[in-house]
Amino acid sequence: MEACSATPSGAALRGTFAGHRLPAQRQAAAVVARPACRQGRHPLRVSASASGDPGKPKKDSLEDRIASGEFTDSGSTKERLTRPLRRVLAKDPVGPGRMIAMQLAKIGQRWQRRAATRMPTATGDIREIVGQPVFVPLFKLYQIYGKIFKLSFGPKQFVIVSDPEMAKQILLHNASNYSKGLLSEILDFVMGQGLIPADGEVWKVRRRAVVPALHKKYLAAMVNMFGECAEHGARVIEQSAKAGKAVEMENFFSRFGLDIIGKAVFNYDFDSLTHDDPVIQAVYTTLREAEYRSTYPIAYWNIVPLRYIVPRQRRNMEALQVIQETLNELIAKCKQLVEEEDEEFVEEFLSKADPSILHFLIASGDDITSKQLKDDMMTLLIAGHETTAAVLTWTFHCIADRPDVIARLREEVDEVLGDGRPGFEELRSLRYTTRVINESMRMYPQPPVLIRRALADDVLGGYDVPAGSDIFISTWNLHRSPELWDEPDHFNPDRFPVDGPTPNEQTHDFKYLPFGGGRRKCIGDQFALFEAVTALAMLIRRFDFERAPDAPPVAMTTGATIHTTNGLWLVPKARQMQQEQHAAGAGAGVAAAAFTEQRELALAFTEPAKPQQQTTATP
Ligand code: HEM
Repeated sequence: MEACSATPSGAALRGTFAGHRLPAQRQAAAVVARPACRQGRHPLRVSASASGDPGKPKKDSLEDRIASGEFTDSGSTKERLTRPLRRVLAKDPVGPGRMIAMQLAKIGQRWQRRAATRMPTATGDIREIVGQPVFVPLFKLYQIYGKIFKLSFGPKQFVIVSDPEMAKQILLHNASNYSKGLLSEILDFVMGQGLIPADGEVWKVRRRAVVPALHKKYLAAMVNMFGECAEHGARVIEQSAKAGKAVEMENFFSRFGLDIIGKAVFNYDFDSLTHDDPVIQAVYTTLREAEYRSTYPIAYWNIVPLRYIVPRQRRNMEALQVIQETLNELIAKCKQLVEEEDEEFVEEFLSKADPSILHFLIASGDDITSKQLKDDMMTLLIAGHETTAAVLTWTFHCIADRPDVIARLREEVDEVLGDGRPGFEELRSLRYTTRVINESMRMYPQPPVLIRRALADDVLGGYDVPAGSDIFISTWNLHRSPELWDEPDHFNPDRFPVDGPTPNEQTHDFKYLPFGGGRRKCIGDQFALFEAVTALAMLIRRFDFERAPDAPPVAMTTGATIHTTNGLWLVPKARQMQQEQHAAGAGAGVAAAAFTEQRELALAFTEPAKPQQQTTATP
């Protein structure tokens, strides 16, 4: 998930800007008539409707209200507060009052000058911005307040950064001055001191231990496994194609991603594409809890008794227990295997029987009893699963109505892969396919916001950023900025030329951050790109995908990654020209997939779900 998952999003805005919906009553209270005050720190309120129903409050659009200056704290508050006094004193016919007023005016000018160098500040009442993915209002505010601004809600403040140079300073040049801050607090219950939330010495030591596990021989073994999993996935989709049923692609890719990461990280076959079991359920319960905590306004779960009283917290604790026990078993099994193998640990060590990261770490001498090892396993499981699933989901959304892109994809895939699976060389040749993924990650970055906390004072874009500031680098804003990209809302894989280098933060000088940048950059970037390209290539060559008739509109919801609100429902049909070829090959002997009826995990359907309320249309 957010962040790599772990994410971000509303997380940090707990209590201020969280992406949850308000109960109707509280929402109504938030929109009562407001005095005709255009600026200042008033709670956001909208005036009664001008349309003839004076009793009915009307909500202006966020854009109108930003433009009206409603969020703006401009100038010096002290100057504003002393202004009436100055006016009274200035009317003093005798003289001393006028002199004091003059002095006050001079001081006021000083205050104003100082205020002019303060970071732009958007102030408001959180309640007016809830109900949409948090990065959406941040984009609107960015268009008004610019590259860096403070978002203030009562005592809470966040610095929103949407500028490549400042992102570079935070992530690269002055990276040691920034910790994961709020993110670590939110993810502690599930990742502990795993690589994503960890900071300082723990992070340094673990990064050094884990990164070597993803070496070239390991990646080659994984690429082979991606092909097998994609074939398995294609067989599952074929069932729906034959039955004429739509597939909820987000769910499909989530399961596909889980199966892959289970094998890659600890050699565990979830086989979630074809069945459900308590471990799979436990993983999803935990993931959803992490997202829930990242957007819920009050951290009530920190009150220990509530963890036992509130049903969802009890369920979460049970799920964590199941995962911990499974991890303990896997670690014990792996340890036994390492002892039996008795192989010398060399650079690029890879066990044929078990090429997983866990095996590498145990063989390298990692302490198998340590909580740290489990934290890292959990982190990799989450980091490597939902991110890739989200990238594939949004890629299929982007190309669903683009026959031009699909035609070019197929031309390349047919030529490079034919009917086979990709290896390293083939993946390198699937250049247009890779660009499609690169462009999908520009339009829908996972996670859409990176979270940091300043450890010491810094200066960003000429503004002071004091120690302790919570910072959101909005990748979404960087990737969608009209100042940085031509037609940023248009899906155009050709913006990254096929004969050029694979785009990343370095080729694009930090305006493109699909995997972050600097020392905390994603360690699974190549792994993830290979996985996504393999899945896209192998599915697109076998199936046509059409949007399901009557499916709810595809909308975005805040989570660790960007989720769809009601799923992405596509109807697969066997690609005409290859239908016979595949029927004789991979399609034969497919076991019918058994899926649970559970709404959250249901895979195939004929009647699309009705749209829920909270939808933010995809731009
Ligand atoms: C398309 C899929 C993926 C995307 C979009 C993605 C994105 C990211 C991003 C943006 C970061 C930086 C977060 C920050 O700076 O706050 C990150 C970090 C990380 N990612 Fe990924 N990731 C993906 C897949 C993976 C995979 C497959 C793995 C593991 C096998 C992985 C493991 C990690 C880890 C461990 C970190 C933390 C690194 C550190 O802090 O030292 N990610 N990822």
